[in-house]
Amino acid sequence: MSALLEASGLALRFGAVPALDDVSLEVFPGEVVAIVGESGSGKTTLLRVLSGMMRPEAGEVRYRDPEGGLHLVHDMGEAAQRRLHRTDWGFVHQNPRDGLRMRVSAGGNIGERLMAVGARHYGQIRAEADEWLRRVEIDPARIDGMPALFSGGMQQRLQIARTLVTRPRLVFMDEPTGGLDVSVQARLLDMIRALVADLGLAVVIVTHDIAAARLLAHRLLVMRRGQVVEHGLTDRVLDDPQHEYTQLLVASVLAA
Ligand SMILES: Nc1ncnc2c1ncn2[C@@H]1O[C@H](COP(=O)(O)OP(=O)(O)OP(=O)(O)O)[C@@H](O)[C@H]1O
Repeated sequence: MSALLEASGLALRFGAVPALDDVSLEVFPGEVVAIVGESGSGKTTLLRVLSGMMRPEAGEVRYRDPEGGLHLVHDMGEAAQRRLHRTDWGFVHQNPRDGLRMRVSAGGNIGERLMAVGARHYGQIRAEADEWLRRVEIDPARIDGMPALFSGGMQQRLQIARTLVTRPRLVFMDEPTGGLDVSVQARLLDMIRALVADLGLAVVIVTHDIAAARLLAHRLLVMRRGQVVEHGLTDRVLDDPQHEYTQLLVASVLAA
C-alpha cells in the first residue's frame, strides 16, 4: 500500500529556534499518527507545514490523490490547496472558533461543507446535517442554533461534524481536546476514535496528552526541539521507550 502523505527532510527555523529539523514521516490510508512532545517542540509547526499552511525552508511534502497521482503540497498553488482542504482533507483546530463559522447556524456549518463538494438539494443537505448532529451527540433540535451559544465541548463536536461530513481521506487535528474539561475530553476522545475507525480515516494528530495518543494512534512520533527523537508503533514506544526523552515523557505521565 502506498502512503497518502510523505514528508522528507522538513526544516524550518524561527530566528535561532529550530522549529523543524530534518523531519520525515509517512502516513498510510486509514492510519492514525500522533505527534507528541512538550510545549514548543515543534508539533503545531509540523502540522501546519504538512497541511500546506506553512512553507518549510527545506524538504518537501507529497500527497497522493485517489487516482494515485503524487503532488508536491507546497507547489500546488493556493486554489488547488484550497480545493484539497475542501475535499480530500480536513483540519480540526484546537479552538473550534477557528474551524467554525460562528455567524452561521449549526446546520449551516455542516451544510456549507457539503455544498462546497457539490451538494445542491436542500432537503438532503438538511437531512445529512441532522444525521451528523446526532452522530456527534448534539440534539438535532439545535440545528438552527448559533454555535456561539453552544458549550465548548459542543462547539468542538460541531467542528468535527463539519470536518467529517464530506468524508475526507486525511484529517489533521491540532490538540482537538485541549482547553476542555477532563470529563468532556474523555468522551470526545472516545467519539473521535469511533468516527475515525468507522470512516477509515487517516489522521495526523498533535497532542501533548500521552493517554490520548495511546487511545487513538497506531503510530507515534516523539518530538523534541524540532527533531523526531523516536517513532514507532504506539504501544512499543510507550511501553518500551528507547530514547531518554521519551522515557522522561512517559514517566512524567505515570507519576501524574
Ligand atoms: N510564528 C512564529 N514566530 C516565531 N517563533 C515561532 C512561531 N511559531 C512557532 N515558533 C517557535 O517555534 C517553536 C515550535 O513551536 P510549536 O508551536 O510548533 O510547538 P508545539 O510543540 O506545537 O508547542 P505547544 O504544545 O505549546 O503548542 C517554539 O519555540 C515556538 O516559540
